[in-house]
Amino acid sequence: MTSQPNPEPHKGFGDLGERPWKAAGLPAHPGADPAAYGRSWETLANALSGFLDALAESVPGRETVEALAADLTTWSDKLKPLASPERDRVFGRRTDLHGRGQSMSPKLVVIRSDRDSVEGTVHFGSYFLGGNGAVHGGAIPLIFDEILGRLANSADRPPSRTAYLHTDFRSITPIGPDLSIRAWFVSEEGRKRILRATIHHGDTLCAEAEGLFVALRPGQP
Ligand SMILES: CCCCCCCCCCCCCCCC(=O)SCCNC(=O)CCNC(=O)[C@H](O)C(C)(C)COP(=O)(O)OP(=O)(O)OC[C@H]1O[C@@H](n2cnc3c(N)ncnc32)[C@H](O)[C@@H]1OP(=O)(O)O
Repeated sequence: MTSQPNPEPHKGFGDLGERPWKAAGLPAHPGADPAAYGRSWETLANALSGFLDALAESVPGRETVEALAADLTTWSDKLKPLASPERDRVFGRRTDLHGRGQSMSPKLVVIRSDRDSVEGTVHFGSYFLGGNGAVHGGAIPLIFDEILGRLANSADRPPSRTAYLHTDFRSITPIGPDLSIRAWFVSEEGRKRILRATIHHGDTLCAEAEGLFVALRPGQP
């Protein structure tokens, strides 16, 4: 598989002209601004996740499938002209909301956090099913990267990226119940930050991970 480098990974405003959202009365940089949409973006993200779970669980009739495909296409067509540079987007950038207002990974609900650790819950809906009631083995590193990455970059630390993420699957991670998730710093030396995390269902350890996060040098994307 070949991939082309993105020529403008963090495209700025210079070539945008008039920003379409201004007409809708939104602030200049709506992305991470809680004032832009208030709770309505969270409602949308929850609806999207709920939809994906419902779709994954359902066996609809052919007519329903065709109607749904048509509805989704209508919405894609409405949204495409509103495409905006990464830094202005809302999806995944609402750090004031549990789940960051996105549906790509399961919602992380933070219960307690400090400079070096975080605890919360995570719930995998049917969208994340691997098989036989167990979460897909790719979705578990996804939530580990989320919690470790957020902790690694917290408390005014300079931004870092995941260099490695090692996951051990200790027992199945069940679809459905709220699971406990915890992450903490192991060490922080120079640019290198090593962190670990666990997911438990009750007293059962489902999975654990270790990640190395390396602080970016100036100019690194
Ligand atoms: C305002 C609103 C914003 C909202 C926004 C919200 C965002 C809310 C966040 C969401 C949370 C998600 C967070 C996801 C975080 C990602 O998932 S990032 C995406 C996945 N990761 C990547 O794409 C990284 C790709 N790799 C790279 O870019 C580069 O390899 C790296 C990681 C920057 C390191 O490259 P480098 O700077 O050239 O590092 P280098 O000098 O070679 O190595 C530095 C040290 O690290 C060690 N090292 C490097 N790689 C490794 C490795 N794989 N194994 C072992 N050691 C290593 C080296 O040996 C070296 O050690 P020393 O010799 O110093 O002891």
